[in-house]
Amino acid sequence: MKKIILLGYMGCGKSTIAQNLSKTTNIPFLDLDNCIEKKANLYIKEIFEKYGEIYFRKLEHEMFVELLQSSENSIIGLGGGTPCYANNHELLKRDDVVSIYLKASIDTLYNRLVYNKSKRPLIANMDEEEMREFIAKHLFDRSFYYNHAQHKVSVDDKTVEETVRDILEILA
Ligand SMILES: Nc1ncnc2c1ncn2[C@@H]1O[C@H](COP(=O)(O)OP(=O)(O)O)[C@@H](O)[C@H]1O
Ligand SMILES: O=C(O)C1=C[C@@H](OP(=O)(O)O)[C@@H](O)[C@H](O)C1
Ligand SMILES: [Mg+2]
Repeated sequence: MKKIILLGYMGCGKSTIAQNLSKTTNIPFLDLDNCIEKKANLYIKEIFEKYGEIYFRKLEHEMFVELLQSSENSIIGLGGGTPCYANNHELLKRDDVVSIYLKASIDTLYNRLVYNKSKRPLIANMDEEEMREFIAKHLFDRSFYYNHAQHKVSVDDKTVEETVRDILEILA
């Protein structure tokens, strides 16, 4: 059974696109962050505040491995940092996985995140200028890991429906 894995930087649309792709395909959808929140009974922000990022990365790795172990077909939306820790990027190459990098430009990410940062502890307290600078550097550092995906879809200037269509072409 195949897992369809969506990855990419915060705000590229992993959670939104995974949910919409699920509606179109009738394949169940799981958001890695939601699964972690349910298991820990805490919001991501609270896990960062109470236990720190390193502990979050441990939970994230364990949950990613757990989701991959199930025999069900599923669409999995990762967190933005998932491929960049604990050698998770190596799991993107597995035969039972279709991994897709939703690639967005700095401008797209900035425009989507500037009003949607409060639940994202890495950027929640940044002012606008600081955030733009951070996204640019961080995206550059993380691209190495994102580029381990089997497929890449550019999401700039596309509607949700257009991105879903591009993914369906990959899956066809
Ligand atoms: N074309 C689009 N595709 C995906 N998300 C979009 C699009 N246009 C606007 N958005 C918004 O951008 C945000 C993307 O956030 P989210 O899906 O949580 O991304 P991620 O899970 O990658 O961090 C959402 O608020 C969504 O409504
Ligand atoms: O990029 C990251 O390191 C993170 C991205 C978040 O997920 P989204 O990419 O869905 O916002 C969430 O996992 C956590 O706040 C850390
Ligand atoms: Mg998400």
